[in-house]
Amino acid sequence: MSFNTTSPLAVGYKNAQQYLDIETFITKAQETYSSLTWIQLIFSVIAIILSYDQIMYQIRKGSIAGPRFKIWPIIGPFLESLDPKFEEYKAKWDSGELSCVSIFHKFVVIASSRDLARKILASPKYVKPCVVDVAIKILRPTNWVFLDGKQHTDYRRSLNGLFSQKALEIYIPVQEKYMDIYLDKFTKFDGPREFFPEFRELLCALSLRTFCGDYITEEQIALIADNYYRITAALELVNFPIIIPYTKTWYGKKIADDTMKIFEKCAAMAKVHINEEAGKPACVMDEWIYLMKDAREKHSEDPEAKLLIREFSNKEISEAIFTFLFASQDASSSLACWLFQIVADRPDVVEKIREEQLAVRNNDPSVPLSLDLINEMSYTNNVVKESLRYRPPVLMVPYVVKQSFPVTETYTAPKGSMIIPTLYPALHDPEVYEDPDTFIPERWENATGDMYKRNWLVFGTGPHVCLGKNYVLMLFTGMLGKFVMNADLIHHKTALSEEIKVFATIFPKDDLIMEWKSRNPLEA
Ligand code: HEM
Repeated sequence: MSFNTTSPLAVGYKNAQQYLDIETFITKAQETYSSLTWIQLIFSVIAIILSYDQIMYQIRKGSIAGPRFKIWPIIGPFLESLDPKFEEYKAKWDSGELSCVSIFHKFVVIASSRDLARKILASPKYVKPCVVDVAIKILRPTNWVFLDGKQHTDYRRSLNGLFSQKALEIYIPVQEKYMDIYLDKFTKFDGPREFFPEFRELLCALSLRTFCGDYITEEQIALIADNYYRITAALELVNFPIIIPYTKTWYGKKIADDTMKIFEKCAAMAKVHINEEAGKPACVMDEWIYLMKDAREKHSEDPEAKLLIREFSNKEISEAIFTFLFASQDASSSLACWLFQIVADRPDVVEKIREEQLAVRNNDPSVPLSLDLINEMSYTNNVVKESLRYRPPVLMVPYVVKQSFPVTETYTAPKGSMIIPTLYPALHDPEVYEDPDTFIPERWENATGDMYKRNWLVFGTGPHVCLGKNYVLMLFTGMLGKFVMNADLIHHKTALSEEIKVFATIFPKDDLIMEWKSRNPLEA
């Protein structure tokens, strides 16, 4: 709205000066009025947005635990989410079996009891895994991990054979070769050092050799191991919608693309080895191509037979293998850090592991690893299981609600909200695991149903349960036995050793300072 200064309001003033004064007054009034209107307008809009934000929060929150109001309007606890703290998570889980937070427009429901966590993970009708927006760009939208429902189940059926007991046995020789190389490297270090980066490199090398065998070169492994952290760093909760060159997300995507290109070439070489040279499978890629060939042959013998595996292109194989690396790298490095820290601090555990390792090898430490040998290492296996329970690498798994989800009789999670089943509380449930905050491998000797079944959520449950769960237990049991038998592990404790740092998974806050010394396994 504006005043018209030549309007009849100006008529009748006796002289020009008077006329000028009035004009100045009117201009000023006009400015004040129009600026007042804008300020009022802006304030009104802000008030409406803030009220809407608070009202929506109240409606979605319903009766579950959570801050009474959204304390930081709009952004919610966004700043805290940039630097997540284990103690803050724990306080949230303890606040109620269902609690909530709201960050920007995202409403997040957190389920902390065992039964609710299981219910959510096993409800594909209502939920599907939730990934941060940038993950779709980094892993590519065509990647199988983004499939849902039947398409996902069908795809997974083809992958299950890659982690069967029979397949796991095939991967052991290449894994043992690299365990020996790293054992030698670790025991030759000069004095103590941070083992967090060392374990990340070890796990990356072990995974890449298991997945790609000898098709991948040492230089390619070094390139991926050195740069993988850029992928984890790129996966922030909120990212800029487009990828700007030389930012974190740009580097993350570049490393992912370069890695997938390497995998594609490896898949082509594996196809030649299995299909044209009739070679034996020695790694995951070989096994995959072998299973495809086997299915083809069976199908040509009996066209009526139902195909369990279809043909996969090199690009599809490279994308899937990348998801294996992606899913395993952080979680396995986390397990390695806690497992070796805890064992190094417990001479009683070390003694029992060494005793068992010699016993299963009939006192001959040079006996190579095999699936049968690993299956005999029950105490060493219990140490790995207890480490996974005591310090579960994955604390929680974010899912998104596809349609309104009646989580309890009194609470329905709204469509579009994020729902996060937490795994840690079930694994520290005092009713199932006596003295849950103490590391007791012996508890697994007479494990009861719930310890294994209902509370054992380390690898999730339901249609998305971890594909690598048997692989992890086999690899770590064999590796822990070998390393403890052949080296003295010295942990240089600090005030932060027992504190938990959250970096995608969990790690000791001081990055684990250790020293390894070679030992004669036959020495008492
Ligand atoms: C200590 C190591 C590991 C831990 C604690 C772990 C834990 C998990 C958890 C909690 C999930 C989510 C399950 C759910 O939503 O119910 C998961 C999914 C998955 N994990 Fe693991 N994992 C580990 C290592 C591995 C390894 C070594 C591989 C591959 C060789 C792997 C492959 C996968 C895949 C592909 C998925 C997604 C499955 C799907 O969506 O169908 N993980 N893992």
